[in-house]
Amino acid sequence: MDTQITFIGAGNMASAIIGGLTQSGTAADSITATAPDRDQLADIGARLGIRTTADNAAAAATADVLVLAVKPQLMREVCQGLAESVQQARPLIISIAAGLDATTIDGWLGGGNALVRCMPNTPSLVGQGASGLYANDRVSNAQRDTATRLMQAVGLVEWVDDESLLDAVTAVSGSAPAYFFLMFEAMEDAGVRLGLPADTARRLAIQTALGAATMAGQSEHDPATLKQNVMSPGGTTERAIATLEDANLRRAMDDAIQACAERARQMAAELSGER
Ligand SMILES: NC(=O)C1=CN([C@@H]2O[C@H](COP(=O)(O)OP(=O)(O)OC[C@H]3O[C@@H](n4cnc5c(N)ncnc54)[C@H](OP(=O)(O)O)[C@@H]3O)[C@@H](O)[C@H]2O)C=CC1
Ligand SMILES: O=C(O)[C@@H]1CCC=N1
Repeated sequence: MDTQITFIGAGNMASAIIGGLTQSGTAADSITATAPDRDQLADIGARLGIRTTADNAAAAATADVLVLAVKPQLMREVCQGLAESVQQARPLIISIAAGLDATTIDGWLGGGNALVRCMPNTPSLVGQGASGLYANDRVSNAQRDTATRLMQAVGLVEWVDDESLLDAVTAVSGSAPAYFFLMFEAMEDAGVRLGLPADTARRLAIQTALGAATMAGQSEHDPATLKQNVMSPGGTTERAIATLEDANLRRAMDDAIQACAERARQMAAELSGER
C-alpha cells in the first residue's frame, strides 16, 4: 500500500504541497486533509481528488506521515487533540509551522516522536518549491528519505543540521516568494508609468524573473557576473543598477531578511512559553 499522508490543515501551504504531490504522481487516495470548515474540505477534495475529513484524530490514526499545517498559534491545541492517536500510530511527524521548535511540538504530541521540521514555500504548488528540513534524533534514515522524497516531489530540498537555521531558511525562501511578488507589483507599476499596458508589463516582468532564475540556476557564473554581463558600459542597465544601489536595495533586503528571521524567533519564544 502507498505511504498514507495526512495533512492537518488544508489552507494555502497544505494545498500548495498537495497540489504539487498529485501533479507529480502521488496517488490522490493516499492523501488525506483535515480542516474544520466542511466547505473548504469539499472544495479541496473536488479540486485535488484527495480524501478529506473534519476529524483530526481519526485521520492521524491511519497516517504513516502526519503533516502539521495549521497556523502556529493553533498548533498547541491541535497537537494536544492529536496526541493519543499519534502515541498509538507513531507516524513520522512533519511540521511546516514557522518558528515553533521540534521539542515544543513533540511535547504537545505526548513526546517520543520522530519529527521533521520543514520550512516549505508556496511555489511547491507548481513543483518549484524550496524547502529547508531538520530532523530530531528520533528520525530514522528511512524516515529522512521519506521526508526528502515527499518534499522533493514539489521542489528543492536542503537539510540543515542546526535547527536554529530554519529561521534563516524561513527568511531566505519560506517567506521569500512574497518579496518577488512585491517586485513584480513594483515593476508592473513602473512599466505602466512608462506607457505599457498593465498586463504586458506584468507578463514581461514575470517572464524576465523566470528567465533570470533559470539562467542563474544553470549557469557556471555567479549572479554578480551574470548581472555584469547585462551591463554595457555607459548603457541603460548600468544606470538602473546604480539607481538601485543608491537606493540601498541591498540594505533593504538585508533588513527584511533579518527582520523575518527575528520574527520567527519571537514567535517561537511567544508560543513555546505555552508548553
Ligand atoms: N503560507 C506560506 O507561504 C507558508 C506557510 N507556512 C506555515 O504553514 C502553516 C499554515 O499556513 P497557511 O497555509 O498559510 O495558513 P492557512 O490559514 O491558509 O491554513 C491553515 C489551515 O488550517 C486549518 N485549521 C484551522 N484550525 C484547524 C483545526 N483545529 N484542525 C485542522 N485544521 C485546522 C484552516 O482551516 P480554516 O481556514 O477553516 O480556519 C486552514 O485550512 C503555518 O504554520 C505557517 O507558518 C510555512 C511556509 C510557507
Ligand atoms: O508568513 C508566515 O508566517 C508564513 C511562514 C513562511 C511564509 N509564510
